[in-house]
Amino acid sequence: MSFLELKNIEKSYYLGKDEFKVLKGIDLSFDKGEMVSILGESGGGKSTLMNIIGGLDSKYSGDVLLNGESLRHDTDKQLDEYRRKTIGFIFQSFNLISHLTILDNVLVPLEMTTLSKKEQVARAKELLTKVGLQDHMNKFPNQLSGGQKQRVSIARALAGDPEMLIADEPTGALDPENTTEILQILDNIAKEGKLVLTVTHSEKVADYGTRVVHMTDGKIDEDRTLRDKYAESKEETLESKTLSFKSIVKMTWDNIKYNSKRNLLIIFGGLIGIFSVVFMLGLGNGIRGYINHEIYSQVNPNSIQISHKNTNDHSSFKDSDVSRLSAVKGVKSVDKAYASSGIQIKDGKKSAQVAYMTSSIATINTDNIKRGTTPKDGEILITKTTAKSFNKNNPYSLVGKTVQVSFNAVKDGKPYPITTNLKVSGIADSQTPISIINYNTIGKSLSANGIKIEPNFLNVNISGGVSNVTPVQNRIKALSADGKKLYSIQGAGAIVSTLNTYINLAVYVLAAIAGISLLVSAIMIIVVLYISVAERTKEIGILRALGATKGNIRMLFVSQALFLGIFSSVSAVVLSYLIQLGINSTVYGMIHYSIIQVSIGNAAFGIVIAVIINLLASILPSNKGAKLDPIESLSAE
Ligand SMILES: Nc1ncnc2c1ncn2[C@@H]1O[C@H](COP(=O)(O)OP(=O)(O)OP(=O)(O)O)[C@@H](O)[C@H]1O
Repeated sequence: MSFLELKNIEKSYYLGKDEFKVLKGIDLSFDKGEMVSILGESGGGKSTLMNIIGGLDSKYSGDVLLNGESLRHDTDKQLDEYRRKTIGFIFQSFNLISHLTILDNVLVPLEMTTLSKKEQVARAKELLTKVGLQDHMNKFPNQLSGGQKQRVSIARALAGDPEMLIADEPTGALDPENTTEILQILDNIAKEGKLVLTVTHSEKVADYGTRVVHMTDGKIDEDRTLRDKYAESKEETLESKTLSFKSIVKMTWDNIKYNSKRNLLIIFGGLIGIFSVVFMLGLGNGIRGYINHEIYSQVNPNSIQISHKNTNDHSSFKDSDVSRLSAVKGVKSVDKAYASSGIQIKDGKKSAQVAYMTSSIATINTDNIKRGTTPKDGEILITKTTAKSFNKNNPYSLVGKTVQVSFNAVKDGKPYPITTNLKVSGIADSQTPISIINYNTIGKSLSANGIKIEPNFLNVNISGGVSNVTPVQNRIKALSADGKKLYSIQGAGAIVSTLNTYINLAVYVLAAIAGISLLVSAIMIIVVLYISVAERTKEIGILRALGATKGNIRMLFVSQALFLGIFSSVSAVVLSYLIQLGINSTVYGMIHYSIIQVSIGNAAFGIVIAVIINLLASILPSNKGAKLDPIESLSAE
């Protein structure tokens, strides 16, 4: 049984409906240790036959048998493995990968073996030394002469330790001296017991082989043995595997470095989009935080006031209301409270009007009490503005003084004026025209006038942080009796949560507008990857000839998109933090607040979204690359 047998191989190309027969029944068999020269006129079908033998073309009729096993029914993946393990290609135009060094070019097929990295490098160096290139390993292909390039391609063809070498016009681009040297190397390879098939136009080159096969018009018209074949090699060849993700990433990285200027521009384009989104979100956090901080420094957000839903209902609150509200989840306590409007405070001849007086001490943020304390029995807390009405230059001197306080109550359904003397317990720096006394004090002032105090609103204290305010408010708003909602709510928390909703809305709209630039960068990535596929078409053909799978090629472009996405988003995040640092340190002097607050979540969002967009953008171009026909790719200019 021969090592390789061709049985009645026929191949036609079709131009529209016209059949163009190139191979018209080829029967040949080859053994290891032979150096066979395939001679023939131009257009005679030599390369077509080599592509079939090399497993690059499976659209033919007849059969190719390797050690008696047919390649006919092999799947794409089996043919990839066949090329990796069995075939080494040497091309007339060398077909080296231009952005890889000589050493890295030879390493490509070695990365498709099970050798360790160290063994791969050692073997690549050994092969390059064998072809006389030990001093040129770190050069790029364009830094070598034609003869040197062909030696690299021989070293590469031998790297995966194939059983058969297919050399299509290996000396076509070389001078006579180099031609002889290359033919000697090929003869040595045959001597090592491998099968060497050399396609040539030159009788002189053909005479170098152990056998000459002549093709005319798609048929074999001569098969001549020139000398004895060499003994075939019985050695085990290297185990093969597909390219690892790590090897593909390394190739991508080399390619990105090779085209560094273009890739930097693309990264910069992506960076602008991601930066805009991340920065907008950070600015939103800052503005929302700043507004909340400003409001909460005035009032306590966890204290909310409950009034009747029906604004015409002036009835007082009952104990049943207190227990109903106390039962709501998240409510810490419910205080009966009393409020009155149109207050007059008098100190001797001077007087001040205060819009509103309330017993809900909890509403005041104690940090804002600049002098004194919260009001105890018989005391009142007033604002700095009110105190200034009595002593413009030294408003705090009012603390501890007794003032006359008048307000309106209701007795027998009619307004009833109440006047009482109260001690100023403290002065608060509040923007709201309010004064605060405790519920007991109001109760006593009313009972002194024969009126029993009844709460005209309730103060609900919410447990936990500010984030609990909205859910508790919603539960309270939902309380109903006889199908009617019972309560409405006032309090800073209500305003702040509405405000936050508007701020969030504005931030998301702005971030979405900034996100349009992400769309532009996605289109940019698609275009760049398509250009990359076009530019690397030949490389794709070479990799496929060396045994890379369609999946490997797809991954080559997906990993390029991944790299660009990671670089642009990480640099966008770094830039956001740098600009945040700059702006915050400038603005802090004015507002004592960090107005830009890019969170870890915002940064992670930026990176994840960039990676997702780039991966999506890579789908079409990477598929195009993977589906390219290896033979057409190899002939790409
Ligand atoms: N993809 C294709 N579509 C149509 N015709 C093709 C295709 N590839 C090759 N041919 C034709 O098939 C014939 C054989 O081509 P092939 O390249 O195998 O010849 P060759 O013997 O290697 O020629 P040369 O020595 O000039 O390289 C030629 O006439 C060529 O035009």
